[in-house]
Amino acid sequence: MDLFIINRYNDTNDDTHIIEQEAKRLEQLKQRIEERRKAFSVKKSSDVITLKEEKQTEILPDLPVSTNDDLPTEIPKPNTPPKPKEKIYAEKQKEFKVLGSSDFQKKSKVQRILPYWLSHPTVVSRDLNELSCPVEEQEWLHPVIKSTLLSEGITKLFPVQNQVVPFILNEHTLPKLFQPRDVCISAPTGSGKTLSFVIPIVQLLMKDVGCKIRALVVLPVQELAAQVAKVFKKYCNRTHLKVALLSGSVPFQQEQQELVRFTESVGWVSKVEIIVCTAGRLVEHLKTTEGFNLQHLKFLVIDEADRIMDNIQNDWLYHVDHHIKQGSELMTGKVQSLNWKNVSKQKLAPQKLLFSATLSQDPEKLEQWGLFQPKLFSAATNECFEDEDQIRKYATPAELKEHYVVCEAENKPLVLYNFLVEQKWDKVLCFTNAAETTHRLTVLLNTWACKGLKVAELSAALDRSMRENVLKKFMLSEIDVLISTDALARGIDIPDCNYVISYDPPRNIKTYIHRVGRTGRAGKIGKAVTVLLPSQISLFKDLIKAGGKEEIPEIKINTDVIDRLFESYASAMNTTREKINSELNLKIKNSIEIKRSAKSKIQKRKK
Ligand SMILES: Nc1ncnc2c1ncn2[C@@H]1O[C@H](COP(=O)(O)OP(=O)(O)OP(=O)(O)O)[C@@H](O)[C@H]1O
Repeated sequence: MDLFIINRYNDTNDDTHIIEQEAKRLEQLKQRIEERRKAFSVKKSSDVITLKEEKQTEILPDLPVSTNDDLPTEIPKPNTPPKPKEKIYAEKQKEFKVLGSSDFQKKSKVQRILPYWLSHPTVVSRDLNELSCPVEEQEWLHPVIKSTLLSEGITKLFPVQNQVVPFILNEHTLPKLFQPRDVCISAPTGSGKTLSFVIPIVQLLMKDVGCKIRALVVLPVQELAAQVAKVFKKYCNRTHLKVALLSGSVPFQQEQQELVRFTESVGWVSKVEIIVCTAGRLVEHLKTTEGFNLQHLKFLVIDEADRIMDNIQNDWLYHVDHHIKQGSELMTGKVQSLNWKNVSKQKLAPQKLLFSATLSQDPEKLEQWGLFQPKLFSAATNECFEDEDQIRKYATPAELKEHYVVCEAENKPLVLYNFLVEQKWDKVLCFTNAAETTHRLTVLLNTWACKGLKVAELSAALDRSMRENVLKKFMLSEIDVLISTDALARGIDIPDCNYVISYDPPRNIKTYIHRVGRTGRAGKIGKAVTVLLPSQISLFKDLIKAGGKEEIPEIKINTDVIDRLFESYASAMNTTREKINSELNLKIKNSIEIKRSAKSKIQKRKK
């Protein structure tokens, strides 16, 4: 601070006093500069000595001279060897870190440690042919359930059912106060996951009296919801339990009428015990249907949980949670005193049951479900979990044979034709990546194969009733080949679908697993083929590897086959083009007419 002079006004101030003071300061500064210069030159000479001793050869170019007044103004002599680069860096690094320095070491990789329940699942066998669990002999199965199973032709339980059903039943034998553990099931496609939640739910709810909603099953799409509701209805047939389907397949008011009724004495009462729904429709009912009450929910089932998790529609989980907690002391803020009576009155949260063939075993993703002491059943073996990458790997049915075939883009229809017509593959489900491709391919095959082959299409371009109709026909074998987008890739159970062809390769491993899983179901043999362009081979192999699968064999197509089919293909292609063009023209005509009539209506109204 003594470098600064503060001039204050006072009567006694005169110029001579100020000049004296300034001279004194200048003297002091000069003295300090001299001291520093001496200290600096001493340090320099000692550095030169050490340098000589170490016989350093590398020298730095001349250091720039500081012009700062505080530093010595003397320039180092040119013959004085400057400090070595490393030494300067080392000195500087003591003061601060130099970014980009080679001394920075890579951080050691953080080892992923899975929670115990994820790293130690109960392993479920994939073998559906050597079954050891006859329905008749299972004492834990209710006679009504047994007889329904037998009437459906199910004499032995599949491994996933054999393990999951008793576990769920057992969790509900605990005293009322104990919350049952939540369950996650990751088992291959077609391994019977649906019955592994339908059986315990129906059996446990059979004992309950009073009609209240006790089980809620959420699915990602309408078709799947309809399929699961059908299974529930079958198994509830000989019980007092009733099932409602809320998926938008019937008008909203009709769903409301099937769901609740109003009574003078008690008010709103539920008409059903089990609800099977899509997430979007569920939220609509939670918001608008009077008397829709989930306060007594015992089971919350999320089928195809990974798909639902990836696309949480309308924040449905939050709405369900909020609805269930309504009226509980957490929401009202009235916390009662802790005693046996109050504790035993406490409502338990519903048991969550999560199912999928590609259930993510990533703890961060599973976190959002808020699972209570979860238990995992998985078809992946225990050793797999020691490998950290195994977290993404999935199992496919043992009876499924997978292949791929490589051809140029223009030859893809020819390869398909060869499989369908020449090799006579029947009951084929063929996947494309776009509704437009689905339509073109259907028109082409119907033109080309004439009456030899019945080909139909299914995509979002069709309305719901048309989609239902096509699917029904395919199930009844009235259609030989169904060309579809990924709308049909998940969960749909088509008995006796013998072949799956991916005309366009799947975009990710999960889609691949679900597509190929439409065949080779319930222990039956199935064959899946993916058609690839030469440029897609390596990407496809990476995708397969990422899914934990070994390399799959290639089917070679003889070039003679392509040459032989080319002529008929060319003429079929011309007809297809004409048909599609005329369809397009018709569509344009229709839309113009609709617009015109709408305009004239508006003009009439204005007049
Ligand atoms: N124990 C059994 N014995 C014989 N068939 C069975 C048995 N359990 C289920 N099935 C049949 O197996 C087929 C596939 O079952 P399900 O649809 O439940 O499979 P999934 O595991 O849910 O498949 P995805 O993952 O594709 O949805 C169904 O047709 C079903 O009727």
